[in-house]
Amino acid sequence: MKVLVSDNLADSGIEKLMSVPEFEVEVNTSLTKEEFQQIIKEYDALVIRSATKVTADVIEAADNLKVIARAGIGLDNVDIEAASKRGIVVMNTPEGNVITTAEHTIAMMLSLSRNIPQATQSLKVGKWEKKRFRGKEVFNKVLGIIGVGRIGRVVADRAKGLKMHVIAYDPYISTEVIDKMGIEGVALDELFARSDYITVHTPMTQETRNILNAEAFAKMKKGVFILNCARGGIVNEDDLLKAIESGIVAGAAMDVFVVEPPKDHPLLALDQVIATPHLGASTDEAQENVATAVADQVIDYLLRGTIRNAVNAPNIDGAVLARLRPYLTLAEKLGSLLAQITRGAIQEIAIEYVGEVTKEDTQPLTISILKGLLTPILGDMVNFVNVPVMVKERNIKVTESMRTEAEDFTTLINVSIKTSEERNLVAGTIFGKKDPRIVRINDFRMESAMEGNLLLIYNIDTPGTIGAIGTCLGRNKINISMMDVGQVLERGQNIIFLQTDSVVPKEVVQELLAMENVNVVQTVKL
Ligand SMILES: NC(=O)c1ccc[n+]([C@@H]2O[C@H](COP(=O)([O-])OP(=O)(O)OC[C@H]3O[C@@H](n4cnc5c(N)ncnc54)[C@H](O)[C@@H]3O)[C@@H](O)[C@H]2O)c1
Ligand SMILES: O=C(O)[C@H](O)COP(=O)(O)O
Repeated sequence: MKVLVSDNLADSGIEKLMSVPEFEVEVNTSLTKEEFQQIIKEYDALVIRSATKVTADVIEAADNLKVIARAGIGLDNVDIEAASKRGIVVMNTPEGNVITTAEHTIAMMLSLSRNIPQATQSLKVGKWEKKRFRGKEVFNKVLGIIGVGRIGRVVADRAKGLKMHVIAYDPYISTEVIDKMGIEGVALDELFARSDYITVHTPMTQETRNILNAEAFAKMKKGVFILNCARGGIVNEDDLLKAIESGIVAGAAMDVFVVEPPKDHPLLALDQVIATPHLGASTDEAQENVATAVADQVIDYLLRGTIRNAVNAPNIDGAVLARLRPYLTLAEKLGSLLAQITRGAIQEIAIEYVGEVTKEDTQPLTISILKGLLTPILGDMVNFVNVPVMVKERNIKVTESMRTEAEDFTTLINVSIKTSEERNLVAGTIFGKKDPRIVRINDFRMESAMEGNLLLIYNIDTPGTIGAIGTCLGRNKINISMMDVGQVLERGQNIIFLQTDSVVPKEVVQELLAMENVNVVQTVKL
């Protein structure tokens, strides 16, 4: 398998990747866009940081790519939707640089308060400007944090150590969780009004782009300090410039920019602005952490199928995967069976997990059901990663429910479907430790294996019909390897569930259909 490392990755990560005999590792951090697009088709894995732009064009050309792995957090340089559509797992290493980035934020805050970069510069050109660089204490000041996820909460913790009063705005974190951090959760406008320092630690989203803009600056205390060690554009750069020039903002510390590197940005010409070239994650410790983590994740995925920290697929670890395997197989087969016996455009899928299976993480099982369902329709292009996108694109409503109390079987998965033409329900279980069985198709009960070429014949329950079906198949040289009969007694209906050694051709299906008492014949391949 070929692995391309296209950004600077710490040696420990590269060595780890190179130590895998199955891997051929190429490190090339100076590829042009054209070169990148040309060579990417050869690779199974791509390891990046923030410099490589993995656009839709690149992904389109990446015929063999299975995983894009980011040594670090931000994935705004990757077109995740395009990757998902091609079934490429996109993963990051969300923990490795959290402390480092939080420390950088604190370093920036103190540097800003005490004019350290400007004073250093002045001293180096032979000046001694004590009066010019008088600063401010952070002690007892209010720090407003926007976004208290992994980094924001470490910043909060360190700021409390500096005896600052920390307030935070994060609409996606409950008040109880914010309370537990020992900080005060507030509304955004209140944060603007009360803070002496405001720092942003959110991802870049539609909602957070320009969250600090002219309107926001107008609500702030005069003399506030602004910090951005998250993503360029969360703070509107032009509006920040005006807010500094008008005196609302006393100073700003910027680690990230809308365009990196920023070209002649007027902000950088201001004395009140200090800046670093996207150094938030750049410490020996963080780079070791993310490089070894990314190498481990790529190895685990390519060699063992274990998915960790993927943003477009559920996390499954090797041991859990092994335990879930029989359920995953059952789930996929149930989806596939349902797709093959149902006509019309799929509108709704309802999945019910009953008994033992509810102790497991059922999200991968739901994805397996959906994959099984869409594969007969869309073919091999459907996989574990892109199936949620495909389901969404087709506007299929998926609902899940659980019942812990088992009935006839210790585990049962019920899947029902509603299409433009009909409704169907199938249910399956596991026999022994790993044998998937179909136990119900609509009102018919059975206990049949789910494998190979299956023939489902719905007939009126009359003596001789089963014999006649056997004779017809025998005459056409089709061997029956398994047979099960499900009955709805009160309606005198049967379902004959046959497993055959070979595919039953259309002409034979027609022959069976022409038989008296046979109503429906369906062929299924599982
Ligand atoms: N400068 C660097 O080198 C560097 C290094 C690492 C991470 N980062 C960036 O730092 C940012 C934070 O990373 P993280 O790991 O803490 O992310 P995280 O996902 O752990 O936390 C982000 C938090 O932002 C909150 N949030 C989302 N939308 C919000 C909104 N509209 N208003 C308020 N809060 C909102 C979320 O609820 C979450 O708690 C990301 O943008 C990441 O890319 C930068
Ligand atoms: O998102 C991140 O992890 C940081 O922005 C670090 O980016 P880098 O790996 O390019 O330093």
